[in-house]
Amino acid sequence: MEPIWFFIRRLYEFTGNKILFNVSGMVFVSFLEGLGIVMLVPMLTLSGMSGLQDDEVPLAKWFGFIHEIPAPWVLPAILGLFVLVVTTQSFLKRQVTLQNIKINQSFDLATRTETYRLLLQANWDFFIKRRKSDMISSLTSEIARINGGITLSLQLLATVIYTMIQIGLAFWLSPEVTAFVLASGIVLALFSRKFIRRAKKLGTQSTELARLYLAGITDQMNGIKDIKTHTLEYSRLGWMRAMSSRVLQEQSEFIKLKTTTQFFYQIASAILISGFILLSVQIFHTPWAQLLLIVIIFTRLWPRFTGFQSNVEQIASFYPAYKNVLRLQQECREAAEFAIGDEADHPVRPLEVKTSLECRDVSFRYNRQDERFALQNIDLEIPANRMTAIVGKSGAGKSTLIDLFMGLMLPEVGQVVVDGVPLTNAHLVALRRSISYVPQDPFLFNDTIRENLLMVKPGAEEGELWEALDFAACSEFVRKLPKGLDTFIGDRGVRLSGGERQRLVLARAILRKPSVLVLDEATSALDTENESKIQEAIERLKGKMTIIVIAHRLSTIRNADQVVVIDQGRIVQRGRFGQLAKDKRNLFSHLLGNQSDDESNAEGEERIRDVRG
Ligand SMILES: Nc1ncnc2c1ncn2[C@@H]1O[C@H](COP(=O)(O)OP(=O)(O)OP(=O)(O)O)[C@@H](O)[C@H]1O
Repeated sequence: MEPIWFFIRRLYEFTGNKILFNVSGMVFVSFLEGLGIVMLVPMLTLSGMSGLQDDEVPLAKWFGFIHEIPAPWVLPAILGLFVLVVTTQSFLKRQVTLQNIKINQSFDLATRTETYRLLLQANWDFFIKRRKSDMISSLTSEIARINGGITLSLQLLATVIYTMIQIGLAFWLSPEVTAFVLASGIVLALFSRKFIRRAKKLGTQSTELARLYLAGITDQMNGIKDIKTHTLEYSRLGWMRAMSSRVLQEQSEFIKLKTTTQFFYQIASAILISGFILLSVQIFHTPWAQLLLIVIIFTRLWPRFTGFQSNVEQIASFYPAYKNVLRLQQECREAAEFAIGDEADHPVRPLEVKTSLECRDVSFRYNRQDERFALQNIDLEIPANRMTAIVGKSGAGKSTLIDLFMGLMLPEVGQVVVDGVPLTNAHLVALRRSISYVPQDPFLFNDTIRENLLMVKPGAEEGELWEALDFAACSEFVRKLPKGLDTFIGDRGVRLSGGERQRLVLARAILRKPSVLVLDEATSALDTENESKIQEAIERLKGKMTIIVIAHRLSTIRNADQVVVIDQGRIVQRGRFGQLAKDKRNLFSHLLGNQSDDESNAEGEERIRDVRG
């Protein structure tokens, strides 16, 4: 139960004495609730209404003052006192409930932000090795379960304290009967351990199922276009039906378990109370006023046991959520690459690459167990303010290489060096702030064009936005949109064409005025006209920033200052485009040759001939 204790300790650290104060409040409220009912018996007895004598009634001497009250006022006074106790109790209960909600909400907020902060601090390797939907599940439903579990734990604590008080009171009134009730409670608690184990097991199964469901539905929503085009609707519906049936079955199992324990407890309670009355009347000859009081105590004490059992079962079923979130937090801590500091106090300035980015004898594997290296013995200098193109077959290691330059992953062997200084976690934020990266599959947020641009440079002026859009050949299509910059572009920019999305991401990259611009297949979705516009714009950037381009379409990199050819994780050629194209036997020429075969249109042929000179 360590993960549960961990979060309870966190709650105490987070709220301090506030939580103790509230638990005491909960205990006091329950005490008043019990008192309201328990005191009615002796008071009504003393008022002479029940026909019993004072000495037959427990607690009678506490209420001796009733004899001082004039007869016509006795009943109104007793009932008035009862109303006062209930009113105080209800008022306090409301205050405690409101305070509990406040504590819960702020703890929920703290747990969410803490978990998300840790997640954001984790390195890239952490993300590529995990299922994203599992992290989503932890950040959504599992944290909600933890919070539900915390509420239940606090209730449980208050119940335990209150039950102790009641047990003490009951002992004072009748040690035999209380001992009998307690012994029965302990026997039942031992018996019900098996129900708690079962609840924990069901909780683990349903958490795993919830994760599978989320993973499946996320995949399908991401691939909805494929589902439609391959007419996979029927099979996906089958998946949903099967999954939902499993979820429902789990729920029924849990409800079955709960009702079974309730069933046992109710039967046990009927048997116990009957046996107890029989014993009291026939063997102990207990006076009926005392019997009545004890029955009241019993009927109040017993539901505490059942409530306790049901709370413990519920908390046990939440256990996997505690475990998963705690594990996620621990793994994130282990994978932390930097700490998200308070920007206001420690602003991190982007680093300006002045001389070069280098890889010195770098080797890298995604998995240390793999024999194959994704990159091996890479020695490469990328001069500042020049354009370097990286080419190679699919899977050669191009993206891995730029991920290492961006500090997304650290080399297993060797160093990445920026302006002569080895890259460590200490400069990571500054380096990343200096880089704008345009990936193969550009990502846009479900917001307006303006917000998508401002995300990277909050406070940028209108003129700057249009300048960036002009650069990326976007202004024309943005102006034509009904709301211009304020047009919503949908989920991942779905309301734009692939080329428009790509150009917009490029505009966003440029808006930041980076020191290093990394383009990973960034113009692959563009038509020839827009591609050449962007080519020209990139040409104009030459000399102003360091540009690294990964290109499959080799005609786009003919003006690069250096071309690096990678094959199976190694650099096999390096030089200027024309120089590499001249040697007909090497890989670069082979790649060029393939493209001239692929590009069947005359323009493509023309371009290849052109670049080969
Ligand atoms: N997350 C990963 N886990 C394990 N192996 C990976 C991972 N990402 C890439 N690889 C492997 O590393 C090698 C290099 O991949 P990389 O993505 O760098 O190639 P690439 O040249 O960029 O390919 P492409 O042009 O198709 O994008 C490949 O063999 C690939 O299978």
